[in-house]
Amino acid sequence: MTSPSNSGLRVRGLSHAYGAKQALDDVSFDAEPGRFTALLGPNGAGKSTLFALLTRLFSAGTGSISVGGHDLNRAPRQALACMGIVFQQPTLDLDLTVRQNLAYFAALHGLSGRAARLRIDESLERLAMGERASEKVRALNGGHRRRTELARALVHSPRVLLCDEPTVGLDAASRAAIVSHVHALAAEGLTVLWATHLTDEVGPDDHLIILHRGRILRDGAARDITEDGDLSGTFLRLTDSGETSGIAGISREGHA
Ligand SMILES: Nc1ncnc2c1ncn2[C@@H]1O[C@H](COP(=O)(O)OP(=O)(O)OP(=O)(O)O)[C@@H](O)[C@H]1O
Repeated sequence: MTSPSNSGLRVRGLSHAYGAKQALDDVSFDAEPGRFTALLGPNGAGKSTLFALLTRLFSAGTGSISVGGHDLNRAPRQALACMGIVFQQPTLDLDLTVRQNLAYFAALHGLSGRAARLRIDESLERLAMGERASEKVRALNGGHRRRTELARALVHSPRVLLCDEPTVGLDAASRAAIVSHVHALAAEGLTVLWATHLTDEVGPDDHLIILHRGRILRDGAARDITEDGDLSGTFLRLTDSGETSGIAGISREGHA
């Protein structure tokens, strides 16, 4: 059984080094159901390393990760089944239709027949992609391709959606549409962890984690972290100054 308090994503004491390079240093945070959690960090902050650990591409040397109440090390199959993932690099098959891309993924998750069709339709509708189900991915613009990947990530009804900078390379309108869709998914109860280096993708009501040089500088409500109503300025000040500690004194949600 999973209690509501641990049904999202829980990370404790996570570290990772590439040789002598410490990419993540004792990272702990929670991402909760029904909330859009933005993981904001400049290039090299450690976002992709964190995602590689969350998705088990790398195994964690130290620390623990729990997804939907399942420990990623002890119960990897259950933990991974709770996750939907959109990686930074697109992974769609361009010569298949939107629906075929989702159907293939549904089959990998053991869904077939009517159940698969229903889940595919529902996932596409949630991303306003239902009308494009029969189009080849190659014919879609960048924004619609990313929406297809998001729909695909939802096809097995995950509890936790991980997105690693999914708006990179998109124009402003496509970015805004995707950010808005994913906020709506969070509002429906999904746990969302959204990595980005763009402050305009973070809303004042979002949960915000600022990562820099492998360490968490801030963790709390975006509106509480933002100084003078200017998140972009706050982010620049924090990361330009090279602050790597000093969480005390500002909003930080407690960890068990
Ligand atoms: N394979 C590797 N070998 C050595 N160092 C690495 C390797 N991969 C990443 N790093 C270093 O680890 C740190 C974290 O990198 P990571 O890619 O996780 O950051 P990021 O926040 O995802 O950055 P970006 O936004 O540029 O993708 C950086 O200093 C990077 O140079």
